[in-house]
Amino acid sequence: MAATVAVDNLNPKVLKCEYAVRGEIVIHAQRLQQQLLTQPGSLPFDEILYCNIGNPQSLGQQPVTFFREVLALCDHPYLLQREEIKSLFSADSISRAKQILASIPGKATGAYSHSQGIKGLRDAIAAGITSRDGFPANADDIFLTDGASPGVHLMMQLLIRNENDGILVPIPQYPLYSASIALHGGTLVPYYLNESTGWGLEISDVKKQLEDARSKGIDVRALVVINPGNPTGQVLAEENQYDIAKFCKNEGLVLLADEVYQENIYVDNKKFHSFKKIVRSLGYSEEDLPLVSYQSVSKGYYGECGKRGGYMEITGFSAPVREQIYKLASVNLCSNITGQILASLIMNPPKAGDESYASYKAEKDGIIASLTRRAKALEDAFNKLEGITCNEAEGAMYLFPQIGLPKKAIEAANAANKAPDAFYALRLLESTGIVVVPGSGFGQVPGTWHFRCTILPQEEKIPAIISRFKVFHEAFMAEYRD
Ligand SMILES: Cc1ncc(COP(=O)(O)O)c(CN[C@@H]2CONC2=O)c1O
Repeated sequence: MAATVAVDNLNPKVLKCEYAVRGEIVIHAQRLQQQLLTQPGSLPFDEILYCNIGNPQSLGQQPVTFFREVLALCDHPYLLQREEIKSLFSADSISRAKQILASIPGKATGAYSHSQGIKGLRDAIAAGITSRDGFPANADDIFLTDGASPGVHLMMQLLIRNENDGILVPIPQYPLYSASIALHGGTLVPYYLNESTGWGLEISDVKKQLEDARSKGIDVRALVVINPGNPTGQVLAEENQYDIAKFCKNEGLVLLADEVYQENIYVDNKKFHSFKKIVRSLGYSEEDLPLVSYQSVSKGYYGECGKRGGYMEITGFSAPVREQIYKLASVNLCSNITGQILASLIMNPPKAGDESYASYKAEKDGIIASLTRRAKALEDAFNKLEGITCNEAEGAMYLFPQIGLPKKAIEAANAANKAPDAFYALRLLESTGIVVVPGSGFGQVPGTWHFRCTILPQEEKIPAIISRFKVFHEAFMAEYRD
């Protein structure tokens, strides 16, 4: 008998889960891309410009040479025996590769590792965290993961028992969180970021949401903070961070600190402070506050999304709970070794005096400077468009402008059975080939409409994107003017 798998007999948690970053707009874009291949000239544009996903290297960003030299040598150790290697790779890449291989049992990147990741790499990451924060980090607190995503799923799996367990999540949020909470059968407890204050968060608002959830019988387990923010691009003020840490301690919440954009800071008046540093600066010890800090090789100036590297640093959990976390990690055996090596490299890049330092720093500074220029150019362009207001992208990789849509446009969207910002994004795609993600995919204050656009297309393409956007937007607003 044929298997009777149908949508109506699948896990309802899967059906409830959504992930807009690769949702309907992107799927439609891929169809149009196929049409451009099979029917050139059939659309009013000649290429699709993917501004929907923080995937720098898919849009031309080059990987950092030092990181790739080390990865290549680790994956093919035979090269290290060849004399000519010295004319192809830097001395510090060669020595770093040797050092890493020596820390891998069997010197084999093709072997399973410890379920938390290779100890020598975790030592290097702990040293990098210690140097970044000025407070000690411990290799045993680090779990290397295939990007930050699996680490988020692991903590949701650990904390959520049923729909009465809630997780405080910022709105707008990166939809990994809403998707993971749905998949694990929990309840998302929203706290709204304040667009008028540059996406800051007011602890009083968070407390109100917490108390409201508790009054409904929800056991709120944790608070998620994304800093720098996705999709909102703000960098939290240090004072705000202290408030958040104190709030979580006072309310008995696990603090889940998503810090994957910690190297993406574009403004001089903000600095990245890890929540580990904030918590320790408050004098909180392990017993005071359970904290999970996430890092990834997908962002920063490295943008190595496809290598699937990252870690979660867990502190403030009891030994029996840590054993459960380890057990969960061990079910998947280990994360991929390339990602593990890369995670250790981004936390321990070349230092002044190393042979690769000058070229490494030039590559890093060049990428960050270009991202800064692109963010500013797009932000200024959006703010010049009728009905659009766009907060400054202080960090991360996105702009999240609000669009004041005319009533007629909203009526047309409703008639098409689409959220107004999804209607706008679809029309933008069909007119220009530009792919953005509707704000409804991230959550927003009811009655407001946004879209998220990355700052990632190569710099030479930004003027064309801006002019295409302008032409489309002016025509759209004219078509639906009240
Ligand atoms: C805030 C945040 N956390 C975690 C992740 C997961 O990254 P990795 O699993 O690759 O480490 C992303 C990815 N950013 C998505 C992917 O690209 N655009 C986005 O909004 C993210 O933006």
